[in-house]
Order: sequence, then C-alpha cells, then structure tokens
Amino acid sequence: MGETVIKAENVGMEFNLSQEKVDNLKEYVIKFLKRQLMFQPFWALKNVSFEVEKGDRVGLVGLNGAGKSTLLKLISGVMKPTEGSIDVNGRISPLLELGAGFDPDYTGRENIFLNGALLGHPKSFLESKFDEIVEFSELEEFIDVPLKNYSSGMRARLGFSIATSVHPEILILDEVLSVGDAKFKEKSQQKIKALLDGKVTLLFVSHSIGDVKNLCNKAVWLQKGRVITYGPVDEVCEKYDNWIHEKTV
Ligand SMILES: Nc1ncnc2c1ncn2[C@@H]1O[C@H](COP(=O)(O)OP(=O)(O)OP(=O)(O)O)[C@@H](O)[C@H]1O
Repeated sequence: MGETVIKAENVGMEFNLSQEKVDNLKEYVIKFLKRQLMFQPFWALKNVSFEVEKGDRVGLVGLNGAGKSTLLKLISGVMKPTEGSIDVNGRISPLLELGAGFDPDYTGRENIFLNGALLGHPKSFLESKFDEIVEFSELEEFIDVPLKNYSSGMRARLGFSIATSVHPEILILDEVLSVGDAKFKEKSQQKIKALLDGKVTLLFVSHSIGDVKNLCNKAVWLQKGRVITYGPVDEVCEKYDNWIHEKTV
C-alpha cells in the first residue's frame, strides 16, 4: 500500500435550489425579505468515500451534473462539505476556475500578486516567479493594462500561467487542457505533461474518455452525486462506456 494523500469519508454536499422563478434581483430581495422564497434541499454529493494514493492519477467521469466539479472544489478546499470529511496531505494546485480571484480593475501585474496570494503563495515567491509567469502567458505587452481590457482567452492564459508556476504535489485539473487558442492549448498541454513527469498526484475531470485513459491510472464514475465504481481506469471507463451505450441505443 502506498501513502494515502487524499481521503474522502462519507462526503455529502447539499445545495439549496430556489424553486421559484424570480425575474430580477429586486424581486428576489423582496421575496427573500418576505420569506416567500421556497428552497428545495438538493444533495449534489452523497456518501462519497474513496482514497487516493501518492502518485495516483485519478480521472473523474460522469454525466453533466454528476458532481465531479463539486468534488474537486471540496478537495481543493474552495468549499466545505455539508457532511463527512476530506483529508488532504500535500501541496495542492487547483486549476479549476482559472483566475477566479481576478479583479478586472487591476492590471495583469497586480492580478498576478492578487491571484497568487489567493493560491497561498508569499509575495517573495511571486516576485521570483513573475518573469516566468509573464513569459509563459505571452502577455508582456499587456501586463500593465487593466484586466477588463483582456479577452477571455488572455485572462485564462494568465490564470493558467500563475497556477502552473508552482510544482504541486497534487494537481487538480477541471477540463482546462483547452485553455486559449490552438497554439496556447498545445503549449499548456506540454506544461501539464511536464508537471506530470514529476511524482505528482493528479485528479482530472473530463468528458473525454480518451484523455482520461491517456492521463490516468484510476477512475471514479460518479452518478447523481454517488460513486458507482472506483478502480483501474480501463475497467471503470469500460463500464461507463457500456452504460452510456446501453442508454443511447
Ligand atoms: N453553487 C451551487 N449552488 C447550487 N447548486 C449547485 C452549485 N454548484 C453545483 N450545483 C449543482 O450540483 C450538481 C453537480 O454539479 P457539478 O458542477 O459538480 O457537476 P459536474 O459533474 O461537474 O457537471 P458537468 O459535467 O456538467 O460539468 C448540479 O446539479 C448543479 O446544478
């Protein structure tokens, strides 16, 4: 048995979904204050338990809304589970919503420090990595321009460059292999492959079974917030593929 780096035990995540159609914010606030909003509790994840060992590359597969991104957010610590526990042992670099903490009024330069701080990097570390981040993003000319003047691809490039500037022990990828234009996509895939050459533990969400098989040795199949199966990637992907095939014929 290897060293366990992630341990999820009976994890449950409950969201409250508004049952009523509210057309605008004013109406929402009035209904909220009058306590007229009806909320329906909804479990996006329920009784999820699994362990990931150091060096494992785990793919998360499942249909839209199965709970894959929610599980990654819980493991990254972006959200806390409603019930159960998640223990993580190692430095995590989540490539979830790239540049989620960006401020549009700040320049690219300022956002590198802002976003880097949100990812837990000290200022001295960011100063030492600054040139590398800017060079990889290819945004030298725009680095002193406010982010509101960037295209969405440019923002994603900056977010990707910041998040991959560290050498993480646990890498979390949520379909970010397709960042930016074709040229940057190729470059970002190479960067991820280089990160994976180290002894990194990977959690990877994708709708591409080919990509999952390519990158991972294990897989979790999630369905309506529950683990259907967890094991060797080929076995899990075959079961999932067969199930999809049965559903569509
Ligand atoms: N912040 C939230 N508030 C309310 N419901 C949410 C929230 N985040 C996710 N959900 C719900 O939780 C369920 C799981 O969503 P999640 O994004 O984890 O699915 P997913 O498997 O990643 O889907 P996809 O393949 O479409 O990306 C969905 O029904 C979604 O509507």
